[in-house]
Amino acid sequence: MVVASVDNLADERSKAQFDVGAMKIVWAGSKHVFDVTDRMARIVASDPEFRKDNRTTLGRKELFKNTLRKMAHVVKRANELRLTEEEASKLRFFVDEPGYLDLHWGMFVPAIKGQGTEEQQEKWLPLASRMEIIGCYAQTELGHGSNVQGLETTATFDPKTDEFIIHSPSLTSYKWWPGGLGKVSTHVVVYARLVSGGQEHGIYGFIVQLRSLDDHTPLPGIIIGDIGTKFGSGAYNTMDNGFVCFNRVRIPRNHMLMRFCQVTREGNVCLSDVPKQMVYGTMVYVRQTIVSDASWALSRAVCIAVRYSAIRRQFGSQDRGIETQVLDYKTQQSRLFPLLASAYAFRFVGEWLKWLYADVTERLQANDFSTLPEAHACTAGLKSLTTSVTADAIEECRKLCGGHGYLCSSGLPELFAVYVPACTYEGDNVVLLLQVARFLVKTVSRLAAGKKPVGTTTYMGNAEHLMQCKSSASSPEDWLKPSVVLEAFEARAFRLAVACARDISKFSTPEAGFAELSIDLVEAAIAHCEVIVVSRFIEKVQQDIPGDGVKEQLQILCFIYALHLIHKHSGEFLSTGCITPEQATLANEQLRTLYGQVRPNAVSLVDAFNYTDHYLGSALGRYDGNVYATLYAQALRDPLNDTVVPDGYEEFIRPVLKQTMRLSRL
Ligand SMILES: CCCCCCCC/C=C\CCCCCCCCCCC/C=C/C(=O)SCCNC(=O)CCNC(=O)[C@H](O)C(C)(C)COP(=O)(O)OP(=O)(O)OC[C@H]1O[C@@H](n2cnc3c(N)ncnc32)[C@H](O)[C@@H]1OP(=O)(O)O
Ligand SMILES: Cc1cc2nc3c(=O)[nH]c(=O)nc-3n(C[C@H](O)[C@H](O)[C@H](O)COP(=O)(O)OP(=O)(O)OC[C@H]3O[C@@H](n4cnc5c(N)ncnc54)[C@H](O)[C@@H]3O)c2cc1C
Repeated sequence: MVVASVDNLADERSKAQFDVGAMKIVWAGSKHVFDVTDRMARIVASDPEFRKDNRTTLGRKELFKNTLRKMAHVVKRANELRLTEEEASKLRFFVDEPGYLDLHWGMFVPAIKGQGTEEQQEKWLPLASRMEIIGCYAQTELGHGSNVQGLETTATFDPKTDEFIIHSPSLTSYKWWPGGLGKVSTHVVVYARLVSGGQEHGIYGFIVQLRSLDDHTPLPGIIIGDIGTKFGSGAYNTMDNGFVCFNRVRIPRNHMLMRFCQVTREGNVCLSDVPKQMVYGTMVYVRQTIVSDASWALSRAVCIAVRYSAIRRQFGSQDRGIETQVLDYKTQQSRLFPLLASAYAFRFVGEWLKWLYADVTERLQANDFSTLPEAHACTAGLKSLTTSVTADAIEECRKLCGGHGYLCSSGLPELFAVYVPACTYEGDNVVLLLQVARFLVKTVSRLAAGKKPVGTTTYMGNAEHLMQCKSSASSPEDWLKPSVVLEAFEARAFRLAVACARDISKFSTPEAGFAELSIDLVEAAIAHCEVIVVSRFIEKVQQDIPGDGVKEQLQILCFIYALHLIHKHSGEFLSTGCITPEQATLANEQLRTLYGQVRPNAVSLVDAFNYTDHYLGSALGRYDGNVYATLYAQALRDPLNDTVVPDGYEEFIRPVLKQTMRLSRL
């Protein structure tokens, strides 16, 4: 059955004022990436092994086994099709459920590449890339996660046997959370306190074998398992996040990842002259990938909400005629279009961050560590900003879809449940923003000493102007001038950072000031991260962009992104004196105009994400708009509808009815 709603999307598509095909290439990053992504998405969508519409109805054991089957199928297909690394990771991505492959390829392998010596890489990487071993990354403990220097697990060197003894001295030192650890991994990179000659030497990574390669049983001294069911149905429960306790497990000395610190046969600890934070390198790498992924999750939710808002009609007709598409309501637009704009903003900042990460990596290889603090601040700050916004946005999209958004068949509840831990893993978002704040306060104090800021803090070099400037916006159109928008964002961020630095100096120690002012510091950090996102978006739309009308649409989205933030944080823009209340009103007026300009293009702007119906996994977001028939078909497939009279009728419904009948006769 195809209902009238289908016409709505065709109609919407006919209104587009830009070349959707060209926008698809911009979204993908290049024609090559588009082609690879499109091909891999279709392979997954057309393979029944990758079916995912039954996930929320499976019990934990079935669900987990189902994921094991899919992960094995990914490896099989990657080998059969002789996929490149780029193709294989896209294929795996579109399978769209957390699984041990992510930790193996995304953390175990990068940890060895980043922290292993050449010799260690030669030994371990071939085994890992042929998947003769499966690895994970165990840093977090039951009692310690954010504070890495507080980890309790010890790795004590025993010069008699030339081994390290890996030990969990307490319940709180059990490794707890690592993905892939609970049931699958054969090996792990464990982070532990290095102890040699009775002295502690800091936290380092050690490769430990967990399970037999013959029968998968845990090796002696290892107590291991899954940490239990997590939030939401389906969602992250496809992953075996695990615990492990090490009872004096012995590993050869050369299983310590020794790129930055070597322990000799005699137990001498030799530090190389690189910053000790290099041992945190895997986290920096993964944070950077998480920023890119944020735009995928956000755009997916927005795609569902935009398409459904074009289908859904409510009110607007007194005589039972055709009702108004909810997408036409300004309130719907004001909640939805900033999220659409944010998806594009995060896509571009994610691409830029990839570039920054590649640049830093090249410098580190040449022993230039000068850009490391900035790379840390950018990856930490943008990871925090983009994941927090995305998690909130998915929930907002659910509400934007009204009651049907709450159904699992909308795809939104599971998307939220699977995405929201991104605000916690790879660093709690508040903890990471405090790292950014620390970097900003340091940058501000160095200004006073005449040090020129570089990279993303270059704007702070314009200190005098940023402290005094008043916005020149005197009409709504002025808020379409990149220089006006950027100046407001930079002035707000700089003034907040300077106020923090000034106020901290009033305390007896910087640490006391930092602790007391941490709320303000987090706000200053967010403001700085928003400068990065806004300026990268502006830079992007100032480039040559091929395709009819594509650049114009991106400009509209860029200003929506910036102006909705001015509205959201108007308190800060006003209290720091960067803009006046009248200018805030003008910005809002411009924002309303921009919503009107996006409206006819909204469906095509989400079509440009090029998502298959399989990947979207949503009755509400289907490409053909056949929402109601799909909702009905999926309802009929629910296990509860397997029988007309439910299980439990005889035991629990009939006796209640009989009891009621007896009572009514009295
Ligand atoms: C045939 C094959 C086919 C197969 C095909 C498959 C293909 C591919 C499949 C998959 C692809 C891959 C997908 C990847 C996706 C990955 C999945 C992700 C899933 C999520 C898993 C989650 C994992 C985790 O969560 S791991 C644990 C993460 N833990 C944390 O993040 C802890 C957070 N805490 C910290 O980072 C630190 O403790 C801290 C930063 C908060 C504080 O550290 P501390 O040492 O105490 O430092 P502090 O005193 O504050 O600062 C000292 C100075 O150090 C600077 N600094 C801190 N951190 C860093 C850093 N990282 N880098 C550089 N510098 C740093 C800090 O700024 C200070 O500097 P200053 O100058 O002294 O001020
Ligand atoms: C789905 C998932 C997968 C994971 N996978 C892995 C993995 O593969 N490997 C691994 O090692 N770990 C993994 N983790 C663990 C994860 O990295 C940690 O949970 C994360 O780093 C947060 O640490 P925590 O749990 O100790 O939080 P806590 O630090 O205990 O946070 C609790 C609260 O305290 C606040 N807080 C903490 N410190 C400060 C501070 N200094 N100032 C202000 N507020 C503070 C936080 O903001 C938060 O609100 C995973 C976690 C999840 C949820």
